[in-house]
Amino acid sequence: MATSSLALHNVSCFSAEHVNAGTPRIQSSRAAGVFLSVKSSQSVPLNSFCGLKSVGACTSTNLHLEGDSLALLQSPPGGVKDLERMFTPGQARAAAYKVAVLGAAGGIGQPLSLLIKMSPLVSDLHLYDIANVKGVVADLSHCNTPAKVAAFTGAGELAAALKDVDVVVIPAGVPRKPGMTRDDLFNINAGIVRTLIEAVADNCPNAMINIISNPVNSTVPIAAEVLKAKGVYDPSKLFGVTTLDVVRANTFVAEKKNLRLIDVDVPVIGGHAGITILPLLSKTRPTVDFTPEEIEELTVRIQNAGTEVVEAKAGAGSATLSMAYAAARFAESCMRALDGDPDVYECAYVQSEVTELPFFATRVKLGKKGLEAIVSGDLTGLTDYEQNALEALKSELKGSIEKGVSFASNGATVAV
Ligand SMILES: NC(=O)C1=CN([C@@H]2O[C@H](COP(=O)(O)OP(=O)(O)OC[C@H]3O[C@@H](n4cnc5c(N)ncnc54)[C@H](O)[C@@H]3O)[C@@H](O)[C@H]2O)C=CC1
Ligand SMILES: O=C([O-])CC(=O)C(=O)O
Repeated sequence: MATSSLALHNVSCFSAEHVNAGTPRIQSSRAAGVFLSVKSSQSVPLNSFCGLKSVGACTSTNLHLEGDSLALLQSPPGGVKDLERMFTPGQARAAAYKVAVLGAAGGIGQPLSLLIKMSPLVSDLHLYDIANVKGVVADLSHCNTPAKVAAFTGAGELAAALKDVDVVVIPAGVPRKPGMTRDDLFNINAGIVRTLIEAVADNCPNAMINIISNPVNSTVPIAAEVLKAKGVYDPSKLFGVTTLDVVRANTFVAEKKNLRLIDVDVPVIGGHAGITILPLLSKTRPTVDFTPEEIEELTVRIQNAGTEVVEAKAGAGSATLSMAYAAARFAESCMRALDGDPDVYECAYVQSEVTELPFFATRVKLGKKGLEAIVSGDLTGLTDYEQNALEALKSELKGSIEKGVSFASNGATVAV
């Protein structure tokens, strides 16, 4: 062991990626979790790498980063140098934030909870589901990472699960089967989200809310209406999680153009279903030239990537592992923003005025109070292809938003 490479000791670090996006220069958020290869031949003190360590446990001189080992992440433009800078002493954060996962025993909920448990920013992790959550907690609680995990089962324990939580992540609800659209999930998931958001409003009205449950294009407007009715709506705290679209766009573009995965950043705007998912390939960083055929092929693949997984799983559900990865990244970005990191940017589906639609996904800047700014510049200078696609998505997205708003206004309730 003393002479071998200590690959995959994890050092969870979630930091900013610098992205030149015209003027002003902006930065987009990096992904969740850094997996470092550490060569013991470089005199790494072994006790620095026993289990999860916050960033302060490492120094720039005792790390050797191997590019391939960072494949889970996007990288800062300075590559290894910037990564080393991130691991300098003094940047350690105390575990401070309470996170609740609602739907924690599900296909997304379980791996998502594991990834959140790995974050050094989390002090308490509350896992809520209508069933089977005790086993998940018993299992997860054996991991020697700082976050304390607790189980909450059924409606009677929902309030306790949410009390004073800082970030609520909601993957509760049914997933698609082949042949279904996300909108086909509306009848079941709309009621689930409404009931859960009512409890959020009552117990942690200041929390940052990350909604994963589909159809996101409708469940986020539902959540907004519920929060309004409770008198606690803060648009800067409500997010539809579209991070998976960005993760996929980055992956597919890197593969197609033979780029290092960790270098690629593609903003994805609009919503989270079919043609409402609009990758802005012209704004890919680093700058890349695409043929019209490549643009068409990549755009369609990114839009249909969820269906690709649904069909491959052949009735066993939809994307879970990649979604857990994407949601952990977004949740971590929320916590970094709460923690005062001034450079946290993510794409998310939020209340917005960048188009005539009341909700729209764009890059947003996250800060201590939630959404601090919308990066509206992404909508300027679009190619004709992107502009046409933007106009084409609006009527579908408008319909999904109105469907959510009208559901939330009609007053019916669903038991949890
Ligand atoms: N936003 C996105 O990019 C993505 C969204 N999704 C959506 O995430 C949702 C969950 O997907 P999976 O985890 O694969 O489904 P799953 O069926 O494996 O897990 C859902 C979990 O929610 C729980 N649940 C159901 N009703 C609940 C309630 N009232 N309160 C608390 N928990 C409840 C279930 O017991 C189950 O454990 C689906 O709606 C799916 O379409 C999936 C992938 C990507
Ligand atoms: O496709 C689905 O049903 C799940 C989802 O939202 C995705 O994978 O993007």
